Amino acid sequence: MTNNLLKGVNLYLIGMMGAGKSTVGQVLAQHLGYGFVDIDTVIETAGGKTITQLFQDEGESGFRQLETEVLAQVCSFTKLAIATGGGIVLRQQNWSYLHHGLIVWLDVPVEILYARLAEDTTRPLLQNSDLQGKLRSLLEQRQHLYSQADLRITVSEGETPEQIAIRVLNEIPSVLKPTEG
Ligand SMILES: Nc1ncnc2c1ncn2[C@@H]1O[C@H](COP(=O)(O)OP(=O)(O)O)[C@@H](O)[C@H]1O
Ligand SMILES: O=C(O)C1=C[C@@H](OP(=O)(O)O)[C@@H](O)[C@H](O)C1
Repeated sequence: MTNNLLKGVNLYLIGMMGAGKSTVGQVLAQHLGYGFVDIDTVIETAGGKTITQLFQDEGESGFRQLETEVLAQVCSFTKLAIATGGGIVLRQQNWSYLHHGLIVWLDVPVEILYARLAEDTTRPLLQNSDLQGKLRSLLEQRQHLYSQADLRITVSEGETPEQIAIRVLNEIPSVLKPTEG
């Protein structure tokens, strides 16, 4: 039903690191018969380096440039669920690409993010002794940007990726833009 209404329009998942953009994005793609793209994975493949190495070698600004370039390319395709990186919202230019599709914010409380990311070593911005404080300050800086999404899904403790994906699918019809309906 929802995939008929969507007419191939891409779904862009935004939100903090650890929010489940990649995990839920894959479930959404399966339900919709869409392809799935993880922008971080494309950046790593294109750059031939891990995100951590890219941050080390090119700095955050070099990474952000690659992120914008990959987003611009991904936008030219349709029928995709796209997991973005948590910082995609920082560049104004990226919003013009994101708005080609429907933007879904997975809004996850810091306590849940912390539990998921406590052992993580793959996210350079989180290699900090005060992980919870870092997550809080990033969310504070970015919340007003995430809230520009078309759809906000507030995730509760214990909700499975499948349950979250179903909630996204159920809410999509209420936010489809008139030209897409
Ligand atoms: N609904 C969920 N419940 C429990 N664990 C989850 C859920 N969604 C994601 N995770 C776990 O949290 C971690 C981060 O998820 P991921 O999809 O990589 O987040 P993101 O792409 O937003 O950074 C992974 O270990 C993943 O298995
Ligand atoms: O929030 C951020 O600035 C970042 C999030 C990461 O992606 P995930 O949100 O998939 O972890 C990755 O792009 C990079 O480490 C920077």
